[in-house]
Amino acid sequence: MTYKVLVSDPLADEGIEILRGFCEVDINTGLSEDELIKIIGDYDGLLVRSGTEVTANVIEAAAKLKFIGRAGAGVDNIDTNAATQRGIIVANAPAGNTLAACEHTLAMMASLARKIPQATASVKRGEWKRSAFMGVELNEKTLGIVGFGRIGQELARRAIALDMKVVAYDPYINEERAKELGVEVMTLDQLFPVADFITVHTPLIKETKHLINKKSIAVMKDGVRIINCARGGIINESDLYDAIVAGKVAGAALDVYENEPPKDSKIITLDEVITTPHLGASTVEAQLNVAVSVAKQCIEVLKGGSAKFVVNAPMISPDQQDRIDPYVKLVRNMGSLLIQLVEGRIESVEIEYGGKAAEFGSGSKYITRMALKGILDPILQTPVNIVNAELAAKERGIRVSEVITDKSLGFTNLVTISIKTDKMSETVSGNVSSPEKLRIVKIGEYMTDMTPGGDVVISRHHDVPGVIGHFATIIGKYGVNIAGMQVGRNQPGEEAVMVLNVDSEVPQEAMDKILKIEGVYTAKYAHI
Ligand SMILES: NC(=O)c1ccc[n+]([C@@H]2O[C@H](COP(=O)([O-])OP(=O)(O)OC[C@H]3O[C@@H](n4cnc5c(N)ncnc54)[C@H](O)[C@@H]3O)[C@@H](O)[C@H]2O)c1
Ligand SMILES: O=C(O)[C@H](O)COP(=O)(O)O
Repeated sequence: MTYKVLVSDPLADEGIEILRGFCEVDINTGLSEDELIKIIGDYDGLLVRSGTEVTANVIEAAAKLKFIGRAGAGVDNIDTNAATQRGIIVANAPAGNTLAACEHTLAMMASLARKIPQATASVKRGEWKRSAFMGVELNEKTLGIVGFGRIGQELARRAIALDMKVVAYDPYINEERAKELGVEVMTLDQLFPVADFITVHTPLIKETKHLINKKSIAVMKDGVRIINCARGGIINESDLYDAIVAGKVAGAALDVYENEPPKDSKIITLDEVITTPHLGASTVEAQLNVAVSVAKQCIEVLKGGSAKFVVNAPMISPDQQDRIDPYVKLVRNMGSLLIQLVEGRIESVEIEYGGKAAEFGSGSKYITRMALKGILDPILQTPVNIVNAELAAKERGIRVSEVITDKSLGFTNLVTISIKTDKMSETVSGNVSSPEKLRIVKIGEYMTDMTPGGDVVISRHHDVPGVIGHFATIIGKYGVNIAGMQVGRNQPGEEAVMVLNVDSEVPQEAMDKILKIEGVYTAKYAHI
């Protein structure tokens, strides 16, 4: 099968070459939403930067789309919720442009301090106004970094090397890391009044929208300088404009804007404001990094695998991936078996991790989603995957819970999936004794040793002579060969569970006859 990928923003050649080694690639940049909607239905993958708005309408029209790759960090131009709903993997290249954005911020800070862009323009106009461009030094000034992630931290190291004092605010800050770097951690209320330069490095989210506004500017130092190389919208441009005009803020350096391009924005008209057209990531090195990263991730996903930096699914490391792969296979099959055993509307799914399986940490979220895939795939129209599994369950009112326990019935690890419907409950437990040896070890109350795959009949019956013989006779009459049989019971003469591995599908007519055998309470054929 030949896959088709659309590249709708400028991407470095190295990434395109990698893609072309695997699939057809069309490069079509500068498309409007309507133009994109018209063509997106043909594509399996879409690679963008910040120039393409991947809206819910685009995603709705993208019938074949499996992957959206962002050659960069911010995914605010992609409707990730709409993508999640459709099971489309969205991935970015978060670290590929960190240094580029950090160095751009430094360049903007120095230019702002020394009015380099204004002075350049003046000289080019034929002027020689040395006193008009008096600057300030960075040395011993306090830099306030809001958002101490990848870029914020790289910037801190460099600013400290310039003998600046660095203070930072981030609600999720790694205090240890900040201390190592020599950065003082502060609240926003503490940071605003002490910083000579304030630079923002957060994503644009509800909590950071207009984080710098009239109120916050009011408590800042007089003559503060403000830099935004993160996202337009973190700063309220109109409030910043007023504060510069009023002389409260000495100047601002902006790489990003509330609207891009900022055609009608009055802020860019001010002499005190220096600007670049969203160039933070625009270095040869960064563009190569991000293009290669998303191209490789796209290929992995189209091959049926996962991507390294998925933004709409739980992240797991490559090491963890190897460890959890056998469990993923086991729980998918257990889920598939369970959904064939139960009747009624599913109310809840509980997944219990016991013994060594309790040590997966964040990996359990991944396994849980794959169990949900096993359960939901057979009953839903839209394919369920690592991205939309939890949402698909939630949309159907299914409560999903994870339980971590040290109990494992004597197995080194044990994963138990329990489904409750409005009619019944059923539970299946499985164990991985080696990556190749996956077993279902318990069904309901009964121990078993079943390979989770193939065709199987599972019954609950009264443990009296004749029932199993009768059962086997019916199956034989329909030409179905029995490959293996196990019976589990707690007490002789009471209820027993039988797992019958068969070599082919058992016709419904045979199952109806089996259900009429005296002493058979339930009998289900399942293909896993
Ligand atoms: N101008 C450009 O071309 C360019 C290039 C690269 C990245 N960026 C943007 O820069 C920003 C930072 O990128 P990064 O790679 O450092 O991201 P990151 O995820 O490594 O760091 C973001 C940090 O913001 C913090 N944060 C979240 N909510 C916050 C809040 N309410 N207040 C303060 N901090 C908060 C997070 O805890 C995190 O540490 C992003 O918006 C990204 O899109 C812009
Ligand atoms: O979030 C990012 O990675 C930057 O904003 C870069 O955007 P760009 O890839 O459009 O230059």
